[in-house]
Amino acid sequence: MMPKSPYVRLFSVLKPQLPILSLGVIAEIFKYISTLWIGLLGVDLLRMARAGDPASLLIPIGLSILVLAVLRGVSGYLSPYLCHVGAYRLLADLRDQFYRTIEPLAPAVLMQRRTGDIVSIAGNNVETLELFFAHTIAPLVTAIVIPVIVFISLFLIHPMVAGVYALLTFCIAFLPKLALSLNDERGNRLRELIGGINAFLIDSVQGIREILAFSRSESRFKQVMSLNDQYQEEYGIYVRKNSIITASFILILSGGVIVMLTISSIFVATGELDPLNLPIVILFTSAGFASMANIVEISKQFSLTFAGARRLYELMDVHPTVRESEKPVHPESLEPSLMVENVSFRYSSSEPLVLRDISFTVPVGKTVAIVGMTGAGKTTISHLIMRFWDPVSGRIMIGGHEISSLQLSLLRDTIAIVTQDIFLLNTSIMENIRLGRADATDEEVIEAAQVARIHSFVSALPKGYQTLVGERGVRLSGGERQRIAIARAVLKNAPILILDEATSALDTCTELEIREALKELSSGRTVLIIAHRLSTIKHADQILVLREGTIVERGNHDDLVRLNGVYSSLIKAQEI
Ligand SMILES: Nc1ncnc2c1ncn2[C@@H]1O[C@H](COP(=O)(O)OP(=O)(O)OP(=O)(O)O)[C@@H](O)[C@H]1O
Repeated sequence: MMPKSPYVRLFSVLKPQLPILSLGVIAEIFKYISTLWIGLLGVDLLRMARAGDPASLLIPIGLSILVLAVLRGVSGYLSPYLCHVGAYRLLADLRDQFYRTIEPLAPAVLMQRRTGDIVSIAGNNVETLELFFAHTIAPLVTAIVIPVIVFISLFLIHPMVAGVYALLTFCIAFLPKLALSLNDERGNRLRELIGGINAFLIDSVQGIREILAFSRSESRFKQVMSLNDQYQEEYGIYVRKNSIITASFILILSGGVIVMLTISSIFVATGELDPLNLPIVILFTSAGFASMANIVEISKQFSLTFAGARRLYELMDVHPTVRESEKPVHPESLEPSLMVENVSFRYSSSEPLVLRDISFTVPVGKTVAIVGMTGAGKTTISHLIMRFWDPVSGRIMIGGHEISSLQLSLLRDTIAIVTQDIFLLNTSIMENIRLGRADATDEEVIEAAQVARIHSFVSALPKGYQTLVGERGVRLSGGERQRIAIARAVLKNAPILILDEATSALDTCTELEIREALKELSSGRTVLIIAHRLSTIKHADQILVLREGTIVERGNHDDLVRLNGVYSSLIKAQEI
């Protein structure tokens, strides 16, 4: 099925806020109607004065004008208020929908996109839709309803006057379309450029250490200036084209009022029109044009707004590479045994296989280690077990169930993983460890920290467990971050444990301590260790040696040393 255009989709999300937005629209229309009404009452006063009617009628008409003026003020307040309340609720819904949709895309799809670009879509692009929800819907409906009322009223006064008004209205109605077609492509380009600038800036801030260390500040600065220049140039063209719309509108508007006045005056002169209808024609025509002025003004932003919506929906429409099973199995208990059977995998169809026909099992409570040269595919195996990606062929089973048939949450609850690339949230140490299990008490967090040998370090900090770790944990050393990650895994207490280079950032002394702790943690659990340091996996029940995506040797430490192959040469290399 063809995806719907962003315009249609923006209208379709309005539904939940339709009542409040409709009230906003009614208030906006009433504002115009009350203006017309006041004008009509004013003309009535003139007519009565001319006919010499009794002055007693002045009071009720004067009071009506007063009441209408107050109501006009109230509707002038209510219309933007209600539209903004509706708009901000819709933006909140949209953000919620956005995060829910992109969650299953992680990390397979999101890793291919720049963070700044995603931030720009979730932030700026969603925010610009406020213009559509709060400032477009009410003016759009008003710009249709009021000209129709004006046309009917003018038609009752004189059909020819109404005809000329309809012609002018038609020309004005064409302007929003012109605004969109003049800048449609440019809107996309501007959104892309701003996404690119955001991505570049975020990249520069995150990589500031490397940029300074390699004296790249000047060249990064030049790059950002060049992106900025491109943006300014495009924006200049965008503004120039929009000015054409403003100029056309002013031309039609001023010319239109003069034309209407001239035509009406001619009819007055020929006696076809009562002179008292002249102010009515001018009043109605001006109100009709004014009701369209907002939409013409806003239409200049349409290309940017719709480009934002297009980019938002483009990301939301990406099919997750890993999908939740439609009919997941719900085993009463899941035996923590792991089986990888003939698994092959590539990160994208244009890339070569990074894993070829991998098979191994990790029985309940046993430890299997994967070793191999860098880039051999060790971490990729852990990605597949966690279902961050799915294999191209072959299958992975836990407790006899294919992992694709299990609920993702069950699968991920069954496994605790400590990766080489540890991400700490910018919050306290306590909360970072608690990520392992949301309902853990402070005491349980501290116990986990003790097992991970981080407790004494944390306790010595002035704010202890409430110390903030900084963005991405920058205030902690690599080894400290790694121990926090281990504490998280301890707290999670999952039956399957994946340790991917889990002790790589530790000094030899701490590593020995941690190894003891991990041994304690591993007992009774099914463990998969991915390691560079062979000293950490000597005691594994089975060791798999991976080279270029294929298992080339398997056995325990002694078997592999005796084999005198790849493993034994790795051992020798590390002894040096
Ligand atoms: N997200 C990705 N997209 C494309 N290719 C990737 C991605 N992640 C890893 N690769 C490639 O897949 C191959 C295996 O990578 P993997 O990280 O599994 O190796 P590894 O054995 O764990 O290496 P190391 O010991 O250096 O961590 C490498 O060639 C790597 O470049």
